[in-house]
Amino acid sequence: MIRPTEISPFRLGIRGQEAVSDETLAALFALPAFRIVAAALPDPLLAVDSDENILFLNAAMAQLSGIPAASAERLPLANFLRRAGFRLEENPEDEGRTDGLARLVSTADGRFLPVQRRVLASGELARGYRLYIVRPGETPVLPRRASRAAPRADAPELALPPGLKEQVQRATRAYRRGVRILLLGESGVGKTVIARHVHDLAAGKEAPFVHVNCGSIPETLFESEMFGYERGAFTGALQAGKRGFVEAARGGTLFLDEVGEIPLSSQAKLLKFLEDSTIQPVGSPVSKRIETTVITATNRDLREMIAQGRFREDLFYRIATFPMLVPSLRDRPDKEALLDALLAKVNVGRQPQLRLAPDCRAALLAAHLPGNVRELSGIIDYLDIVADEVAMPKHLETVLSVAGAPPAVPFLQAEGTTLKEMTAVFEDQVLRDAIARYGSKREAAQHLGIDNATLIRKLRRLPGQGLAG
Ligand SMILES: Nc1ncnc2c1ncn2[C@@H]1O[C@H](COP(=O)(O)OP(=O)(O)OP(=O)(O)O)[C@@H](O)[C@H]1O
Repeated sequence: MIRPTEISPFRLGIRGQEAVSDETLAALFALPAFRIVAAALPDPLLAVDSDENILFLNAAMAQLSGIPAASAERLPLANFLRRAGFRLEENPEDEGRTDGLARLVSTADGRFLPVQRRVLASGELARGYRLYIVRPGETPVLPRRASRAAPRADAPELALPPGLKEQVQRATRAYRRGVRILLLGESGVGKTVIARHVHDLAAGKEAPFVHVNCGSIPETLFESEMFGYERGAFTGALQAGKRGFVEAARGGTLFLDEVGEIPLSSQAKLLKFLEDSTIQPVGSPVSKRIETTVITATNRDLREMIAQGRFREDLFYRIATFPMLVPSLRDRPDKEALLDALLAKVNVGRQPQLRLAPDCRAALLAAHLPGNVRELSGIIDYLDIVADEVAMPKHLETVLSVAGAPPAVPFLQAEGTTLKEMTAVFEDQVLRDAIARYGSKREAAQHLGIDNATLIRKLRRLPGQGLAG
């Protein structure tokens, strides 16, 4: 089998050249032959240019990140990583290496994947072209560090309204005592971000944070995905068996997102784990004890679901020791501070810094955004791409759905926008509109005639609005 390293662009004719221009590299990645081979590689692969803009990503990387190739190309690497929920981290197993080649990418669901970073042009590492190749099959066991990593200097603080800030502090104390937190609020308000924040503060960034989207696990796979299985447990099972999400979260956080979507039969299995902290992988005769802190989140009214017999009351009391409501964007008094925080995020390493013209800022603050902070964040990402230094109202025309107005077909006048991009943005708007109208993703999926997992996958692929969002 061809290994990715064997088809590095060095082999495609650049080897030996002292300096490779942006144009040469771009031409290389545009070569049909290169694209065909790289696209078919089983290992996720991503190439960036000297300005850390994405030149190319293959299908495996698109699948791993949930971001389609057409949307990702030309995106700044930092944006791509953020949208995919990836972080590039130094590999502690390779401490002491000075060439900076060994890195890890940690994914939103808490996996750590080794990355080979190849410098495609000679010259300083920081200015070279790089090819990132992820090898999911070779997941290393990460040593836990004694001391907590210092917060990254370039990571802006999480923007929270005053009341919520105190709630988060209390939740952090609750977490440290092993109390289970239930985050309530509409889709896109920041429940996941808050769960991760509490985890970082209470458990430390190095501890595993396993994000499980309960709505996307088919009922028949719930047990094996959650608790794992032994080798040969069922037809189609991996030879070596598989660790479940619970075990992957050992020593850290198991974040059960969309907990209201868990079918009743699976709720009973989850309840058992929450009661005795033990799991029994499918096909295994023995049970294991797993210490992990569970945080849950939902945009459903669980009490109403209990009254309707769709959610177990005993499970509710097991997960809701510390319930916390995250307000929707329209109810937040700190919209301006939030906007600035989102702007600060895209401005990390950006030259020139992106600013908002006063009327653009006013339009954003007044906008009706049913997708909440996720939608606002997607718009800022879009402005990051289309505006050089000052974002003007004209930049918003195609992405903002004005309060009360039906969703407009976007991008009709946008130059240089492909049909695929327009379709993706339109689809995104339809999905968000349906979620806002029907109150939950499951209901929205039913009305749209797609299954819940497809809707969630599409939303993850398009975390915000806009060209690449
Ligand atoms: N306080 C915040 N500061 C900066 N960015 C935020 C904040 N809250 C949310 N975001 C951004 O909004 C997006 C959506 O947030 P998040 O995924 O946490 O929402 P959620 O409530 O968990 O949504 P869902 O219910 O659909 O899973 C994220 O991409 C995140 O970057």
